[in-house]
Amino acid sequence: MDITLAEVLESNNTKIPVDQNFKLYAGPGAGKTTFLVNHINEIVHNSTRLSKNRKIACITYTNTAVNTLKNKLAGCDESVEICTIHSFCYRYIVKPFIWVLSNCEIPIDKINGHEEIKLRQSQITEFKRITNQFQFDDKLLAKALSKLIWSIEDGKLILKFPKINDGKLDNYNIKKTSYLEYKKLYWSDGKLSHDDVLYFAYRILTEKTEVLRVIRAMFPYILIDEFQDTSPIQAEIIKIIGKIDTYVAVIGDLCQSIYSFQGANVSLFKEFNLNETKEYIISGNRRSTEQIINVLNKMRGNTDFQQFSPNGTQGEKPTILIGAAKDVEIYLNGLYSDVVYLSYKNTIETFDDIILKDSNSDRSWMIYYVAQSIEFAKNLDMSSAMKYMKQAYRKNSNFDDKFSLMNLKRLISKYPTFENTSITSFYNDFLVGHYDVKGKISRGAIKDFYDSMTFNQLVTQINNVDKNSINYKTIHQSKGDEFETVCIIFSSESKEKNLEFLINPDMNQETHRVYYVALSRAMKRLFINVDNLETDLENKMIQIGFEVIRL
Ligand SMILES: Nc1ncnc2c1ncn2[C@@H]1O[C@H](COP(=O)(O)OP(=O)(O)OP(=O)(O)O)[C@@H](O)[C@H]1O
Repeated sequence: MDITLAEVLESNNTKIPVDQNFKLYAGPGAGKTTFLVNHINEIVHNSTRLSKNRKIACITYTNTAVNTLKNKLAGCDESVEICTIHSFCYRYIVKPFIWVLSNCEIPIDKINGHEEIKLRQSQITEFKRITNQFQFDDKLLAKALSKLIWSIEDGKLILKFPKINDGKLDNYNIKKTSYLEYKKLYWSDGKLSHDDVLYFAYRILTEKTEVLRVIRAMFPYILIDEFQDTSPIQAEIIKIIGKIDTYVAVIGDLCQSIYSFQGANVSLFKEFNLNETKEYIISGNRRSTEQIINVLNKMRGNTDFQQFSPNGTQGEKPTILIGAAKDVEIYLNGLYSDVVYLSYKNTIETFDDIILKDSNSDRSWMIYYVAQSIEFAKNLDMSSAMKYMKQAYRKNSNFDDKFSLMNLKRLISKYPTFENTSITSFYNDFLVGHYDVKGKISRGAIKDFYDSMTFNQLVTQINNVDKNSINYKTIHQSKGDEFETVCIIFSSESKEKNLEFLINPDMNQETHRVYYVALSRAMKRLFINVDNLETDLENKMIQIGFEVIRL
């Protein structure tokens, strides 16, 4: 479809008809949340298609976004189901209907939710044995297999690696024929990954069209936010449902598609088209100052539309800070409270690296699951918190629900004491000595490693949890969020330190889109820290609208 034919909405408060399929292009800070809340209210008050059992499904990308919307829609929560695509598919398609599949590879009675899958050592050994692939290192193999995703090619469901090299270890490719064996290994325990939920949902909807009719009857409206990061299988599920009876709305921004490593494909948003899909644009940016929007527009170029500040909000010039990271931190923290530092990759090690480093994998898993449990409890998701606490102590056969709850209570009450201490202290002082956990971390490279990481830093490595109150985030973690003062930082080996994404922006490159997302998180002040910058680049930055300060 031709975007020049899209209708530009005057503001995010503009009302549009409720009974139609539509696609909304909305840039950063467009106020999609307000738009969604208004539109849902419009449907609730004007539609004749809702009833006690016929609701609006509002699908968002993260649990944080789900909670934000739930709070804002508190008055009409009986008419709306707000969830992520995975929980929507699990709750309404997989859990109630998986039994209809004639060939289902998973013991139905054992299924209990969906989670991030981590293979046990015995399962890795078993995988190598049954697939005859003894050449691989156990932990590297487990890490690689966890990247497998479900996709659809020529109408067929297939397992694949998002990047070809993801399945290559020491010059050997993991055998394609073994991909499904990996799934079957943990499926046999009744476990489902988030991605498997989509696989089973797609199968149910395509193999049993009766279910499709039920879902359409239950949800006459489906609204999906952040659709630029949808994957082929997600898009197919939505398209199948939206073919008739259900009105589908997809909302997104071509320039903020940043999840190709999870199988997202921006062209699915660009090309999404159901029956008579009406297109709209919101071009206002209510988050950032005009000075920041100018930089964003320079990057956006002629991708689709340019943004403007509806209130003409003025602020300081965005600034390039040239100097060592430590000096920049001292400088900024001296001027502003709550500066948020954003980087492409974690400036600290990822959890997978932790697992690879600690030869005592029971210990590293325990730390991981306990941290995850605590974070879920902090976000008041007690059922996930309990589930992960039990995972953490799965080697202790006496550790039941009661112990999970007691341990959670104990750790939450001590939270302020350990959130900023090292993992070593957290493990030695808060886990050892309780529920049969023995053996302090006392020496060696692993001690140095755990000494160098705080509990909060570890939490930033864990997917699925909200990362409030942490000042260092990856750009991916910051998606959908906003901060008064943002400083973008680069790791020492980053290829982007030459600021190519500003000098020659190309929104067809995902790296450039990731930096676009980073810049667009800033409300009032935007800084970029580089350790060095040649004079000609400095001049270019000034032309783009930056101030340059050498520290
Ligand atoms: N009509 C409005 N008037 C004033 N401020 C608004 C209005 N609508 C939204 N805002 C504010 O604009 C900011 C951006 O809104 P929101 O976070 O919903 O943007 P978004 O479209 O989700 O952006 P992104 O895609 O970058 O996450 C928020 O601070 C919000 O409170």
